[in-house]
Amino acid sequence: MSTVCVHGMGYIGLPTATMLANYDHRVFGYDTDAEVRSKLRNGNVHFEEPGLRAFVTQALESEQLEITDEVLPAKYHVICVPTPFDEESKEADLAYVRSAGRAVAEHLRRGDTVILESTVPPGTTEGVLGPILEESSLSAGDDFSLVHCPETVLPGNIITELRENNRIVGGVNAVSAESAVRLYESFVDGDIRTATDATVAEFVKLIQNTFRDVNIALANEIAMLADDYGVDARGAIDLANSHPRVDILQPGPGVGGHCLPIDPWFLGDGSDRLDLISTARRINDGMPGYIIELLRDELGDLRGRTIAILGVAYKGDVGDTRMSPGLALATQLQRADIAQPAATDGGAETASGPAVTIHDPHVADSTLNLSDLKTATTGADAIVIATDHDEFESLDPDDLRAWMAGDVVIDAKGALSASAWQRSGFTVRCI
Ligand SMILES: NC(=O)c1ccc[n+]([C@@H]2O[C@H](COP(=O)([O-])OP(=O)(O)OC[C@H]3O[C@@H](n4cnc5c(N)ncnc54)[C@H](O)[C@@H]3O)[C@@H](O)[C@H]2O)c1
Ligand SMILES: CC(=O)N[C@@H]1[C@@H](OP(=O)(O)OP(=O)(O)OC[C@H]2O[C@@H](n3ccc(=O)[nH]c3=O)[C@H](O)[C@@H]2O)O[C@H](CO)[C@@H](O)[C@@H]1O
Repeated sequence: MSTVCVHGMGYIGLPTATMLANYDHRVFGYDTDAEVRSKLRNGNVHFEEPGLRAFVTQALESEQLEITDEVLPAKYHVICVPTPFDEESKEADLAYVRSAGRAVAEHLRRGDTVILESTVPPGTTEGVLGPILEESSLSAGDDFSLVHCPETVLPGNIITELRENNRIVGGVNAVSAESAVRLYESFVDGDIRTATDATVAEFVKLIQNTFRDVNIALANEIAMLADDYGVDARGAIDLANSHPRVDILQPGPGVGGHCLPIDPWFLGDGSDRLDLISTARRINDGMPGYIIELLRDELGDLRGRTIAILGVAYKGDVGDTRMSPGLALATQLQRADIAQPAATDGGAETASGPAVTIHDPHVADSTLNLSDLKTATTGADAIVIATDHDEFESLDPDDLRAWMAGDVVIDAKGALSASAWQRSGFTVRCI
């Protein structure tokens, strides 16, 4: 068993540190955020993930996991820090990776292994992290091992997928890859495959998420086409998928989360060839606008209306609102210039958007004006189901009909039984 210092105690770093600790490694969990460290030391996990709290408690109680205030020397350093996309420069923001790299360099010893798990543009491990680590005067590949091992766990099922998913390890040389494989072998049941180098591993991670994003864009375009033909999109996709070589994903209100809306852009970091991929991004980002079109179809001018958005987590049964389609919809609805389709009465310039209320049983964020279900929907002209939380499947249409002023439902996730809601007097538009 080894000593491991995990950098970043978020959605990826915390489960990884905990898994390693529960498989008998001695693990130091370091996060720059003092509040995160303090919560964890008290056994509180600062985000929603099934089973994680008990898993963390087990690791802390066994004393195999220690939350530390600083980076400590370790045989393995696993870097799981954020890599946001800078919308203005259209580039990956690698500041956190650089800063973690500088902290590792201070403690790096001959024979150690540094693994970057954060999702990054191709070439980052060798071209950005490597030189920072070499400021320690040790040489990557010769004196220490340097590897990219992308993380592919699905939020909501992280603990299971950490064990079961296949892993791809790309090292700056064979010795580096072998060292990382030894660490992952200690807890991974899936296959561990070695890429030719770190850049290949980075590229593979990005094309996996891009594949999913482009497939969802196809589903979204199909849904909009289907509506023009009066065809039920989800039923049609279901039938199409009965072909052995067709597997279309589900349409929805847009693609959210920390990965799919960002990672495809990373492929454009060292190339100007994004075409289909950037079109897919535009289609997915355009889905809140399409929902506004549907609302206008049913309600006409949206000024003075009240729209209740149910679900602002980026997907069902999680509490994460990063790049949430529901929140994008709320923002776009509140922009005065979209409240009126055309300035036929000069209204666009003076218009104010509709009132927007939001409800989400999984999100606890005091910066959002969240309401309980009844408060959010009372007096609403329309509701939009923007996330497929389990709770929404059992919404009672008769309750909603009694509370709401209007009768319009936009079900962007296929979460409701349209016929049951129609029987309760609703006009249901589905994506
Ligand atoms: N969330 C996912 O589903 C997922 C899946 C696969 C890959 N990834 C990738 O993994 C990386 C981490 O994502 P996440 O969702 O865990 O992020 P997160 O924001 O949940 O957690 C990152 C943590 O790192 C801490 N941090 C920032 N700089 C640090 C530093 N220099 N040293 C130590 N800690 C530092 C932050 O305080 C934060 O707590 C990203 O590159 C992301 O794209 C995420
Ligand atoms: C290749 C892959 O599987 N990658 C996964 C992905 O995890 P994720 O949680 O971000 O992924 P999704 O569940 O796909 O959700 C994203 C958004 O797409 C919407 N959506 C989804 C399916 C669909 O049919 N129609 C949709 O509209 C959904 O509502 C949500 O807004 O990236 C992680 C980080 O890299 C990976 O680790 C993880 O393996």
